[in-house]
Amino acid sequence: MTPDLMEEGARRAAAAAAGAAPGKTESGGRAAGFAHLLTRGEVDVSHGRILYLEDVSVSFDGFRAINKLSLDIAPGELRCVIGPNGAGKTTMMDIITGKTRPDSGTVFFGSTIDLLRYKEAQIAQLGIGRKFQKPTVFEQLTVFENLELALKTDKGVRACVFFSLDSEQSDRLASVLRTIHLADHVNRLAGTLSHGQKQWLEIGMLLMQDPKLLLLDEPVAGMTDEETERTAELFLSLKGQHSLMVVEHDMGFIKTISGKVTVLHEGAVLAEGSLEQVQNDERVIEVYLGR
Ligand SMILES: Nc1ncnc2c1ncn2[C@@H]1O[C@H](COP(=O)(O)OP(=O)(O)OP(=O)(O)O)[C@@H](O)[C@H]1O
Repeated sequence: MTPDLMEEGARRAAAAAAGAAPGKTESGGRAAGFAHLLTRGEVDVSHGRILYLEDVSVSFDGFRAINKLSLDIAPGELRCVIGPNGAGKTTMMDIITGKTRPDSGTVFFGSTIDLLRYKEAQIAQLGIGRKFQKPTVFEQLTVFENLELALKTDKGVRACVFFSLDSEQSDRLASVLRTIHLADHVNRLAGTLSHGQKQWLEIGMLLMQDPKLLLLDEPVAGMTDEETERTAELFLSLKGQHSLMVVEHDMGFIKTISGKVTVLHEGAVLAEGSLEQVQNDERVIEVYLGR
C-alpha cells in the first residue's frame, strides 16, 4: 500500500472516530472501498502490518537521534530490537507512543491509524502498551488490586470509587494472573514481590487493557536466570495474541525467544533477521559487537 492510500485511510478513520458519516464523500456519494473503516478499538491489519514506520527522523539540538528509520511489525510477531548505547531504541519507542514527535516520516498503527495525529494518552487507549525498564507497580497494594487498578486508568474519579469488576473482567484478571505466574500471590503486597515478579505484575497490568502491541524496554534486566527463563516462556505465550517489540541487551534471552531481530545503529536499521544472521553480519560485528 502506498503512503497516499495510508494517508487517505487515516483521514477517513479519524473522520469516523470524530463521528462523521462513514464511507461518504464530500459530495454525498460513496467513497472508494480501498480502506475499510474501523470501529473504535479495531486495528486494520489486513495489509499484514500492525506497526509501520517509514523514513522517520528526529533531531535533538542538531543531533540526528533517529535518521530515516523504516521498519514494520507483523500482527502477532515477537520482534527483538538490539543496538549499542545511543542507537535510538528508546527514542524510537518514544515516537511510537507519542512521547516524542518526529521531525519527518510516517508512523502507522495498522493500515489506517496515523499515530502522529494522536497524543500519548490516546495512543495508549488505541491499544499500544509500553513497559519501561524499571517496574512501576503500586507497592502498597496487593497483586489483585494492582491488576484491578489497571482497568480504571481511563475512568473518572467517581467511576473509580464505584468500580467493580464485571464477569468478563474477572475472567480476564484470573487469566492474566495465570499468564504472569502470580496466581498463588493474589493477596500479596506488590512491595514484597521479587524484582522479576514485579516486572511480571507490570506486564499483567498492561495485559488487563488487552493491548494489541506491547513495547517492552529491557524486561529481563536485573532478573535471575530462572526469572529470565520464565519471562521468555511468558513472551512466547503472548506471541500470536499480541504483537511485541522487545528492546533487550541479553542475547541468551533473545536466543530463547528466537524472534526476528532488528539491529539499530545511529538511528536507523543496520540489519534484520534471525539472531544468528545478525550476529554473523560483518556490519553488526563491527559496530555493535565490537569484534
Ligand atoms: N531529549 C533528548 N535530548 C537530547 N538528546 C537526546 C534526547 N533523547 C535522546 N537523545 C540522544 O539521542 C541518542 C539516542 O538515544 P536513545 O536513548 O534513544 O538510545 P538507546 O538506543 O535507547 O540507548 P541505550 O541503550 O543507552 O538506552 C543518544 O545520543 C541520546 O543522547
